[in-house]
Amino acid sequence: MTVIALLGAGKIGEALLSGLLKGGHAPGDLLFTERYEDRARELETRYPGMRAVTVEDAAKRADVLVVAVKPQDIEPVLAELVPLLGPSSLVVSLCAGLPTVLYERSLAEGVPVVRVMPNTPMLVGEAMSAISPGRYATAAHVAVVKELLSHVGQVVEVPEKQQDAVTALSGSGPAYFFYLVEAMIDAGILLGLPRALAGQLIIQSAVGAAKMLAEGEDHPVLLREAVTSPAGTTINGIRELEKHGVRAALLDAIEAARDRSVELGREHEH
Ligand SMILES: NC(=O)C1=CN([C@@H]2O[C@H](COP(=O)(O)OP(=O)(O)OC[C@H]3O[C@@H](n4cnc5c(N)ncnc54)[C@H](O)[C@@H]3O)[C@@H](O)[C@H]2O)C=CC1
Ligand SMILES: O=C(O)[C@@H]1CCC=N1
Repeated sequence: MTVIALLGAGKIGEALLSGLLKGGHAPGDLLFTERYEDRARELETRYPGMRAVTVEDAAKRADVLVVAVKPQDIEPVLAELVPLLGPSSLVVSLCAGLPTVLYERSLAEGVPVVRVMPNTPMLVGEAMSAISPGRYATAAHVAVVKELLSHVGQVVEVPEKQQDAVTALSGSGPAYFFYLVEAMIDAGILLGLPRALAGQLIIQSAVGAAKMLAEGEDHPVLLREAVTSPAGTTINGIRELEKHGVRAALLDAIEAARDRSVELGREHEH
């Protein structure tokens, strides 16, 4: 089985490890490094068999090294990796904004790097991951990464220049859905419903709507129109959404997230 070492086991790292375990990956073939001792122990307890290791061990034993630290923390990780990696290694970066060329400039000549933008629904095997090979990554490297990620959700390959947009759409996207759900549950409270009931009503509506979309029932516009009866209730709500510029707010929000991804990449240009 492919041995995977995660460098930085925070939120997205844990989502990947947990998703791979659920997908049948042996815990002994999942290694991780972690800056904080407490966090390392927490994960070892939560996922018996999985072990925190040193970066040297990770580089020696793993077929794939997955970098999952914050983009701001990348420099020390690269410095540690420089003496440990060569062209037979495979580096996968999950870091928002960081281009493959950043790794290629720092690491030894020929180290293959694949940039990936996943999202947290990986925890439940429903990730959307977009992958882009760097200069030294071959079709075989891409195939390894695709296979790995296919155990935790869907995978698409995109040109690297689209990764900042992808980050804003599917990387951050779950947060925007959670935000909408949170606001809609609050609306239930405003209307006097108990929180648990409001939560059940909205979450199941979200699951049902997502399933209709995922199963390709129809275009989202037609699905919305089917809910919107003439002189009915829904159109009154839609008028308010339009009045408050919700569509424009979403366009601006996603554009701002894209811009931040570009900026994170630029912060590491020397
Ligand atoms: N959270 C999300 O939904 C997504 C995050 N990402 C990317 O994943 C990366 C991690 O994000 P999160 O998991 O949200 O952040 P996080 O802060 O939860 O996790 C980062 C982890 O790396 C550890 N760390 C930092 N430096 C280290 C080092 N030198 N050696 C070992 N461990 C180290 C930290 O202690 C922390 O546990 C970021 O680059 C982010 O852009 C990508 C897609 C989605
Ligand atoms: O907010 C962030 O920077 C990360 C990248 C995409 C989702 N979470």
